[in-house]
Amino acid sequence: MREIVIIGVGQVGSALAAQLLATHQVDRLTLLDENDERVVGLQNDLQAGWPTAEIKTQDWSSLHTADVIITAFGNQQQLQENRFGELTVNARAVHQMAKQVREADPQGIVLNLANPNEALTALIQQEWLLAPKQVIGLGTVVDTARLKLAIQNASQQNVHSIEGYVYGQHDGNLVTAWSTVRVNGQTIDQPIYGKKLDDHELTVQAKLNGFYALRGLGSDWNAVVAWTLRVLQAIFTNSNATFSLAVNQPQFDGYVSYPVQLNRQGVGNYVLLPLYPLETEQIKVAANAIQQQLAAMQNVLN
Ligand SMILES: NC(=O)c1ccc[n+]([C@@H]2O[C@H](COP(=O)([O-])OP(=O)(O)OC[C@H]3O[C@@H](n4cnc5c(N)ncnc54)[C@H](O)[C@@H]3O)[C@@H](O)[C@H]2O)c1
Repeated sequence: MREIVIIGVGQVGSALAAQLLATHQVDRLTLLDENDERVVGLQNDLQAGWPTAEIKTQDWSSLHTADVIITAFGNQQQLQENRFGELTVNARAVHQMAKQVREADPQGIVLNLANPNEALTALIQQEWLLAPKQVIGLGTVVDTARLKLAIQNASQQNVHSIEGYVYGQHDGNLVTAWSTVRVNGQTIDQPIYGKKLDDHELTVQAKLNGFYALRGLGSDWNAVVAWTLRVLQAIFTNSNATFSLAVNQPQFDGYVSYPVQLNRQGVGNYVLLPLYPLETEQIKVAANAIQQQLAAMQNVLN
């Protein structure tokens, strides 16, 4: 039995719900949102598409038994106006739900998609009184995918032969750790079949991919949903696959995007790759910016 709760069924949450059903990745799905009509509307729409699916609505007690709780609440309008525009509204949402969540006593994993991703994931862990290992955010998973896509296009190599991670802060201080990047097992300071890649150009191309999605669609929800499905699969299959997620990383005194192995219990091993000293310093800068956002959110709640 794979039981999933989605809190916030706007563009991201509703697309995710449909994809979970379409790919048979959920056995019991609960939809929660402050907008009752939207939840009822989504349930009716999904149920017509998947008549045998078990879909519950507005049942907060489901948080106790859920294997994974996905947080996708927010306000897309405010995000479009400012990349950190949801800081106040999402901090209040986390606080507002805290009593109900604590009473439900979640036993599973919380996967946060909402923004600002790392800081909000930290706030969820604190406000909902959950273990750090239990609370993760999508972090720089999509940013890492964009980096690999740029390398794939520039090198004309298969994406599965490309390794590497973006660390740091989603939508903010991204740290592309070139020390971790390999194409067919070799570092990119070596030519790949005679072609030398330009790391600066690759960084720009990776960012442009996100820029075009936001400019054309106003959001990059398809990429988020696709990668959320892969993260969920790693959890449900206990695979220990590695993703650059928003996790509590004691080396950086709190939440930051960092590669970790994922399994049924949530965060498994941290993937401690030997980074260049400059990269470690850049991750510290990102962690500091995340801590400042967290402090700003805590101020809003005081
Ligand atoms: N991690 C990523 O890469 C990524 C990409 C796209 C969007 N996002 C984030 O995902 C979140 C959702 O985005 P979206 O486009 O679906 O937004 P949206 O505005 O379409 O939907 C947000 C939903 O959350 C609900 N909601 C708001 N406050 C709530 C509360 N207190 N309790 C219950 N429900 C509440 C709203 O009613 C709405 O249905 C945002 O924070 C957005 O920034 C993240």
